[in-house]
Amino acid sequence: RLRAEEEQKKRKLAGGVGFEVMQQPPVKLEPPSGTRDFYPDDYRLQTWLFDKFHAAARASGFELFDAPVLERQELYKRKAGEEITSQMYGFVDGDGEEVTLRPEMTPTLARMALGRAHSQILPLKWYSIPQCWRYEAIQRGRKREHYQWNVDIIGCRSVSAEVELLSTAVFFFKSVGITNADVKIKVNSRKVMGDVLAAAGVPTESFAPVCVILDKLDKIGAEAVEEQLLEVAKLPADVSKRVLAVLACPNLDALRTLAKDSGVSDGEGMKDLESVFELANAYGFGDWLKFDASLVRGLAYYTGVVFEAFDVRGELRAIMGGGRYDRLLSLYGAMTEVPACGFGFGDCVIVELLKERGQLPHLPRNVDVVVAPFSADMQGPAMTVAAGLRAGGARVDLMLEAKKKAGAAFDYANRVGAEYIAFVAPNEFSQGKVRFKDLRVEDEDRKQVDLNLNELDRALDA
Ligand SMILES: OCc1cccc(Br)n1
Repeated sequence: RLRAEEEQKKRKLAGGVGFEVMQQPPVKLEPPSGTRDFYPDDYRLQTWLFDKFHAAARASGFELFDAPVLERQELYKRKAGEEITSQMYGFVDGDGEEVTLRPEMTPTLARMALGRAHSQILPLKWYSIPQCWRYEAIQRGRKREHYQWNVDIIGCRSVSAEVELLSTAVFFFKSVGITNADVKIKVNSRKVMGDVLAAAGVPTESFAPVCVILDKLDKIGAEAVEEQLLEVAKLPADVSKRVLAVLACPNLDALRTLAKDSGVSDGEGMKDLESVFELANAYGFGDWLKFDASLVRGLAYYTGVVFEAFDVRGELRAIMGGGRYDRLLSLYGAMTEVPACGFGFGDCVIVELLKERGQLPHLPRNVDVVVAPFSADMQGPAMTVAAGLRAGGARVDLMLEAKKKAGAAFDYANRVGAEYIAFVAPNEFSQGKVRFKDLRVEDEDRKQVDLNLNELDRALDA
């Protein structure tokens, strides 16, 4: 009760009106479990982040696309034991369609590329910032939604596509003040492990489930992974050990040696990796990359290079992850294999990282001008002034009710972060004038400008 009274007093002081809410309101006021409201004060940060995503994608010539958050479940029916497909936020709709809130964007991108296959000129460089969903048991207390910046290139077989994606991610990191002292990007290729499995006679359909199991290594440890390789992926014991040995390689040379010992010629995987590091150096961000033979990523459809951005201090979950998925489009109906690669970049871990580094931007509420009618019968003229200022490009917050005291108008202007306040009073207005006060300076230095309305444009330019 005291807090409510305190809040009410603050609101009255600020010239605004609040309202009281029942102790037990008839509707729940918090958002559904695992989801977030973004109040205006929160959304200014989200807008700032998305603007950085847009700017980084635009700098590299990517085109923005979007699609419904609702998708058919068939798009995600992959039998590889992935968490993302086992946690679909799915339901059967009124038409009897099995649909779901999308758990990721890549399948939608593939569907859309195939939907216009005859008219698309490759390579496609598309990006989007979709909200993606998962249904997790509440006790996990984890989020059920996040916004994930997706950047993809469809139609380029060369690893220059992966390097372009990495360049776009590094561009973003630099744009928010993150350096390679804060974040590095692990790079690996699934091809080497794929070759080792093939050389050991493991059927290709085991490749994806094996990758999904290997991706759990950090979480469940080598023993449990080995057990799943044997029990779930049905790998022979010696092959399981060899696959884990691949993941334990400390560097590219060791991986090359092990590949040779496993009867795998110096295949594409090694060449891809060497090219990625060489091209990244040419691009100027080679010092952001780190080869990591244990990196697999958890999505079944990756077929080649995979990468993951992580915080160097190792305190946070992965910041971004991606890779090549050359077989997804043919899985959905392409007559030939269509090369593709992309990454997903969530909106949460990056904010945690920036917060931890004290690098979140200060984003106060602000407008250029508050227009304050001197009295109720000056509301119309105040609207005339607001329209004129807006036509001149100003962001104008028009007070919708005159305040009895000028002080309340100043309080309102301060609360909305106005740089100027324009009082619209009868006598000045009858002379075609409006009284502007510059709120960015202290009282004594305040220049009082009686502004002639027809000088408005010139003054705004000034
Ligand atoms: O990255 C896995 C994932 C998918 C959908 C929603 C959320 Br939160 N997390």
